[in-house]
Amino acid sequence: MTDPVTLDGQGSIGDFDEKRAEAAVRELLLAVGEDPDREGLRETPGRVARAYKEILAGLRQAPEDVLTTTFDLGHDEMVLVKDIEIMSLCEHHLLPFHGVAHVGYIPADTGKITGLSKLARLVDVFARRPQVQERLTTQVADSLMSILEARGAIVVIEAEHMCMSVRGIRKPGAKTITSAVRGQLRAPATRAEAMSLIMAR
Ligand SMILES: Nc1nc2c(ncn2[C@@H]2O[C@H](COP(=O)(O)OP(=O)(O)OP(=O)(O)O)[C@@H](O)[C@H]2O)c(=O)[nH]1
Ligand SMILES: [Zn+2]
Repeated sequence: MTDPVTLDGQGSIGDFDEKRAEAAVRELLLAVGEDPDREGLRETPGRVARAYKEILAGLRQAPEDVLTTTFDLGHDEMVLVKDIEIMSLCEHHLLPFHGVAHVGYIPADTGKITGLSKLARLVDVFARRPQVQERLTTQVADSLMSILEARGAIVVIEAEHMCMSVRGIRKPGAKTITSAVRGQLRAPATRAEAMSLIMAR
């Protein structure tokens, strides 16, 4: 058993129970009137269980485990990685939402900087959980502030929710944009600079 990760406001969690997930998918197939033993569906519960294990892998990862590599570059101005593709699972319908995240921070006075790929890894840790877009956005910003001791952070996420496209209101193409801005990036001029870099195509 892996060490349970304590999730902010989401309790703590143990191992992924593949057998249980498989049984649940089989039950769902029965509930919709399908025959889980017919040729095409026989392997489906196992496949779906493995797919969820992968899509929800962030439940067993902690942000401090990915923001590990730090360099002392003495760079004390904004670092921004934009257009990081994200795929997450809306916790209301367990349907995907996908889009891009833009992540920026102003390093600590000490010039403590992380690897650029680690910013994308951080987004993934939180995206690969049952989520709402607002919480995903704030968790990334708050991690940059607490783990990197950043002086400022900005996270903007633009995403399309399948629960709004393929069912219910059925509005494909509608984008939801959320932002979280912390510390020195809240100052109007710095915030405006970050937003213009994010919006530039
Ligand atoms: N704020 C927020 N809402 C979300 C997110 N993902 C899905 N939702 C919304 O969650 C709401 C759930 O509303 P309910 O009325 O309980 O569920 P529902 O009957 O399936 O709602 P409809 O989608 O309107 O048919 C819906 O309005 C969804 O659009 C998210 O990331 N953030
Ligand atoms: Zn939803």
